[in-house]
Amino acid sequence: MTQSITIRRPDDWHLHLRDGAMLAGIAPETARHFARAIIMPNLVPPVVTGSDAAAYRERILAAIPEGADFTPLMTLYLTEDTDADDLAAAHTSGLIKAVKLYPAGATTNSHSGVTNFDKVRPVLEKMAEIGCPLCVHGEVTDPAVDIFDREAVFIDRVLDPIRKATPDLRVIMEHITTKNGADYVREGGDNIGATITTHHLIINRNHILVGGIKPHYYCLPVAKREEHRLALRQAATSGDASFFLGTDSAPHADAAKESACGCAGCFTATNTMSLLAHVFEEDGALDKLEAFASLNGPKFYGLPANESTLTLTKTDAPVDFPNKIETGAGPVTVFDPGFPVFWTAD
Ligand SMILES: NC(=O)N[C@@H](CC(=O)O)C(=O)O
Ligand SMILES: [Zn+2]
Ligand SMILES: [Zn+2]
Repeated sequence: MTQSITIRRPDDWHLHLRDGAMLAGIAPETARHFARAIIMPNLVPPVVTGSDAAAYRERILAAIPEGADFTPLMTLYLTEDTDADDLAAAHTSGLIKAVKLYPAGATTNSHSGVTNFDKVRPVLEKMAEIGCPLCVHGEVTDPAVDIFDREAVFIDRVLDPIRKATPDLRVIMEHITTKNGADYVREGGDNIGATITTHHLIINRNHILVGGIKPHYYCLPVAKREEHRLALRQAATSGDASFFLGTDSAPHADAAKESACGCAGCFTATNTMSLLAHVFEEDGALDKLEAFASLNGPKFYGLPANESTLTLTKTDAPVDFPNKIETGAGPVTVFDPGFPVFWTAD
């Protein structure tokens, strides 16, 4: 008997679509399965104003294949110079759904981010007042802090103080990678949620470093010890409404990954839904996949779940995903889970 499961169409609550030839090459990979995605604003230069977001949205819509039902949900990149009134106008009009906080220097294209968190306090207060959520890249950049501890330290030094000072601010801790992050969000009440990526459910730090360095598994926050991966699996498959899918699919051309100073980011848009079916089946939690991928995110953002559906079907033979997506900006390697996957998505 063929095993299949039909869920409401999923959304991706953390996605990098880039721009130009890369955008054109990879946008169809997301639009195939996902109805909506929160579009990260870390372009060069970043998406800082409402008018930047409106223009970027048009470029995205132009890159979506004809007939695809996909809506980009735009965000602004928070800087120390962000204009609270421009932000509020962009949120009130419905143009943006969230604002993204990058600690300066924490990740790809984050140099325009925030160094002094006190400087953005008035903007955060405005966001709390108008109900605009803050998406957070949760890592400190203090060189004295070990890279594997940067998420846990961020919670204590930055995130918790911000939330105590502005308790009405709704916060999404993006791409959590630790048990500390999962526990903090689970116990944090209704105003905090977290996205979890597909790859952090699959790899731990050994996958990056054992048997030769694997640049395509390098992303930020970097994958941690196995106990943390297991804590993320538990959170994602629990059905807890605080946790939802944000793939953080982050394409870089292979030449930029396979380099002496390789870029951070895993590209999973192509096979994410099949991989999630595998992961949730392995944990005996296929009945929780819809909550994680299609229900909890819209609920947190105050949006309706999608009416259309996606069907995941178990196959007899492993699915043959492309190794690379060819784009005008060069080939992009698709995330390899390291095991055969027997699920298709349509
Ligand atoms: N996750 C990553 O490793 N990279 C992202 C940036 C980010 O989400 O931190 C990117 O834009 O490439
Ligand atoms: Zn990030
Ligand atoms: Zn990201």
